[in-house]
Amino acid sequence: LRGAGGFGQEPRGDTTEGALGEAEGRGPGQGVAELWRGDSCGGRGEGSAEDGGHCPCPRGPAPGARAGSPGSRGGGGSTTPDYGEKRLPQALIIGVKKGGTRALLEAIRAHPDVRAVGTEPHFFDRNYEKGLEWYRNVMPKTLDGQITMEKTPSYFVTNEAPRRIHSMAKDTKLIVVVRNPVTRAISDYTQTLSKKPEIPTFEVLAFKNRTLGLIDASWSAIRIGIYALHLENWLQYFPLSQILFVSGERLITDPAGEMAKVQDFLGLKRIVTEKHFYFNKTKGFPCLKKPEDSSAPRCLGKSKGRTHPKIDPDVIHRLRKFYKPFNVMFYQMTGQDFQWEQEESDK
Ligand SMILES: Nc1ncnc2c1ncn2[C@@H]1O[C@H](COP(=O)(O)OS(=O)(=O)O)[C@@H](OP(=O)(O)O)[C@H]1O
Repeated sequence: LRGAGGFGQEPRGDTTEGALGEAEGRGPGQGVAELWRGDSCGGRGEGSAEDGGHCPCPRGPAPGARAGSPGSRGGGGSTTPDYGEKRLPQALIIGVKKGGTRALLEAIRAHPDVRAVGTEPHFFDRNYEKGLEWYRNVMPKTLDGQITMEKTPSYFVTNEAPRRIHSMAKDTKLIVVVRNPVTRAISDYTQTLSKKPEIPTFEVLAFKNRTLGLIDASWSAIRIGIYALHLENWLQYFPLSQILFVSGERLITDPAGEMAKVQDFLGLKRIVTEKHFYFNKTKGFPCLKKPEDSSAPRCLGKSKGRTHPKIDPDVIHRLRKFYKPFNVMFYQMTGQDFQWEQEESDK
């Protein structure tokens, strides 16, 4: 597979969400809590446009939570309790960019036995030289039995990430949210376009030579979607059984179903179920219902679920053809058929 592309390292620019490295100067650990408790909590039910996440409202203890007892949230969701200890993560959402990683993280952190960093730490790609103690400090405090998590979607395409994560803890559980690579590429482009409206069209960027139909696989929007290529790198370090592949499509159509798999994989009781979700017609996506404490329902922010530009159907067709062999290889490697070939439209 290496020979199929020979692609280089993922460029640093064009990131996903506000990263922890970009919120420096706040002191270790503080940045996360601050960002998470930003002042966008006016009951709008959404985070700010670019925070990528939910409204960072602090939450009180959930009814029935056994405060202080092992395995309980004991103080609730996103706030940082002043007890417990900071631990390195036991599970990571490593990708893929624009796959639905924020939706997954927000859903899993509704589980009382999961605590997660709100912002992307980018430790295994950009901040590795800061060391494991820096990384540990970024984490929320947990009680015994609680799982610490973070999500940084660029890990999946970072050559060094598997080795680095393996050297932190070889039993780290890895979660990858995958989405039809054609739609993912358009979503990625849409995000860049929202920040740099002057960039060329998707159709222009997608080709090295459009007349010859030569796809530009060095463009990160396209390269990230060659999942089989990246997965090969991870399988050098981790057995397949340690990696869970979540369908980004089903995370939207059946969030509770996907969350059942995630909880099983993490060895958690199935606590996040249908009851936690409702479909918000205005947003056009599932949102988290009013949590059991006093905070409001939460949809993801405006940077999630953007309207994609209309792409020339011929370009879509060519991209589908380009990805097909890689998708098939990915299905074979994972033993899962994500059925991207069967989709009629791309959004
Ligand atoms: N519940 C819910 N609400 C809103 N959006 C949802 C949800 N579930 C999945 N998605 C899809 O998530 C896409 C963004 O993916 P990521 O969160 O991985 O993006 S990022 O890489 O962190 O920037 C985002 O992509 P776009 O629609 O292209 O904006 C969504 O389609």
